[in-house]
Amino acid sequence: MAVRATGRGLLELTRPVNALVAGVLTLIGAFVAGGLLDAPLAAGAAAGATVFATGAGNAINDYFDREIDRINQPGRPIPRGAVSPRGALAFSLALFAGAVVLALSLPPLAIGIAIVNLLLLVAYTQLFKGLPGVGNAVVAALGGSTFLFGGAAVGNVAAPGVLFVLAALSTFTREVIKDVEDVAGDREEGLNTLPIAIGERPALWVGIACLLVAVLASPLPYLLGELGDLYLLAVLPANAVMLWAAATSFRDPTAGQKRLKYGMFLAAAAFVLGRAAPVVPV
Ligand SMILES: CC(C)=CCC/C(C)=C/CC/C(C)=C/CC/C(C)=C/COC[C@H](O)COP(=O)(O)O
Ligand SMILES: CC(C)=CCC/C(C)=C/CC/C(C)=C/CC/C(C)=C/COP(=O)(O)OP(=O)(O)O
Ligand SMILES: [Mg+2]
Repeated sequence: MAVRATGRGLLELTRPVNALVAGVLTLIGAFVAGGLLDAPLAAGAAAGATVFATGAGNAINDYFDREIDRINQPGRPIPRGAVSPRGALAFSLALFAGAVVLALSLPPLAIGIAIVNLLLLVAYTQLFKGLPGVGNAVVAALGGSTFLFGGAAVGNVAAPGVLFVLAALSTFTREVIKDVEDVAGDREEGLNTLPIAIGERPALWVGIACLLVAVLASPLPYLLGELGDLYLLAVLPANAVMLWAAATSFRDPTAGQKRLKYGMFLAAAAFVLGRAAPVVPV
């Protein structure tokens, strides 16, 4: 049966909320780097490239996952017949092209980050997703790199570099919890995720160890003089929510990964507050 792509189906392929959040994180990276107001066009182009790249990455993930999603996610646009596999692939390639065009207007370091990320996004489902911990690390690096990309677009990666590490560590934790949530389906599909390879509780402990490192390192942007007092104040409740979320995931991984996401949003808001209030030299 021929499938005619619907606009709604195509939009859903991009997971628009995640794509927009990734664009906002890029703007936060530029803001923390001190360049949002000095170079608004570059920051905007970087945010646009991130939205396109994330949308493209999500769409190509659905293309490669089209058979698995018939069982796991029958409501996604390809399995429910709203978009054909070829249509999804073509749409993803068009979005990738949009990301490349926008990224090419940026400084060389930002172009380099974009190229590495675009290659990771294309390779993720086929090469990395099935290797225990590796797929999680790739998504963590991609998510964290939004801050770095925003900084590189406006010519300063020092402060966003620390945010990259904090965000990547906490995203790794969340991805492991999401794998614990998905163990039953993933096992049926023969995937070898971290909880399948080493067991659910040990995998959660690996994830929590990463989160602990991130929480202990979270005062660094303040100690390095990059963010002000307000950051320290605001990151405390964010850390508390993230640790509580991780502890919850032993008995309820779905609640745990959702709460961890809220904690991460709070931490992102702390970065903004820490830069918006004047940094007082000690
Ligand atoms: C300790 C400390 C201060 C940590 C910083 C935490 C921080 C600011 C993290 C930012 C990362 C963040 C909020 C990412 C969310 C956006 C995004 C594109 C994530 C990647 O999503 C992949 C995931 O598999 C999609 O899942 P779902 O959200 O369930 O649709
Ligand atoms: C800064 C630039 C140029 C790019 C950054 C791009 C970003 C932020 C990517 C974030 C990570 C992301 C959304 C990757 C897309 C592929 C992916 C992991 C989709 C998740 O798909 P699901 O179907 O939920 O999960 P699995 O397929 O992994 O089971
Ligand atoms: Mg998928």
